[in-house]
Amino acid sequence: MLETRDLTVRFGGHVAVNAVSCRFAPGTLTAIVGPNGAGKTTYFNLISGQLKATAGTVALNGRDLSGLAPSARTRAGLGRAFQLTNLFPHLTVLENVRLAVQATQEGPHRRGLNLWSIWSDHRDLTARADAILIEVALKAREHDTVASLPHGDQRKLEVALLMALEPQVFMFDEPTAGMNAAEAPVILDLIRKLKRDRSKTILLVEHKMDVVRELADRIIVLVNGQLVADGEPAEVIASPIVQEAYLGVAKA
Ligand SMILES: Nc1ncnc2c1ncn2[C@@H]1O[C@H](COP(=O)(O)OP(=O)(O)OP(=O)(O)O)[C@@H](O)[C@H]1O
Repeated sequence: MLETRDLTVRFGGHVAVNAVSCRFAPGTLTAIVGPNGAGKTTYFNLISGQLKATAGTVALNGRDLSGLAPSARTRAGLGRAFQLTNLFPHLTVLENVRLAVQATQEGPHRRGLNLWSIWSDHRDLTARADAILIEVALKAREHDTVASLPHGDQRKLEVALLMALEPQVFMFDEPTAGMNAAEAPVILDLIRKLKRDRSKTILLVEHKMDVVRELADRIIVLVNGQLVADGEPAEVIASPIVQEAYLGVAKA
């Protein structure tokens, strides 16, 4: 369970995220919606540690992560998509995924010079990397260098690297932004697949209401940094606060 308690950040006099308390359970995809400037990305930054909170806490399975740097939060199980700086453009797709898989393994391949273990670990790593490449439909591209991939495939690879880290929480901030009509469905399909794993918690900041309607099990709404609605998608979308504040529908 991921939990934020009274999570708050102030920029000068402006409270961008204001005492947001919320719990996110495994097996649930929660969409975070709200008008421009409502604090959605800032809330993500506070959870992933890119930004330090003025007050409040972030905890995963009861462990307080508030004092940790982003990399330590990733190791603790918080995976944020499209924030990775570790794509190696001149290595192949397979090499990139293998390195990510390797980075998550504790121990065995670092056991010193045991040729049998090196060979068998190598086989395990390759098998795991293979499975991920099949999952994200990049197997046909495995020997291409990252630099030669079209933009949409690079985004897919970023999701693949995140999957290799096996986080408990997947955070997507407008995952299809800047994608063309052919690329966007591929990323959405990956998120759909992730949803099938009921042990994962998924958070999605998304402006496109058709995407939210289709993917979300729950919607929370931020307005002026405050959590103003939380519930079933149909109910939240129909609520006056969303109709007015988010969809810009005038009061009847
Ligand atoms: N580092 C910062 N310094 C000062 N103000 C900031 C900083 N980051 C965000 N803000 C302000 O905090 C508020 C929330 O911004 P944020 O980007 O989180 O909104 P958002 O809901 O993600 O918006 P959008 O939907 O447009 O992406 C805005 O008023 C923004 O200008």
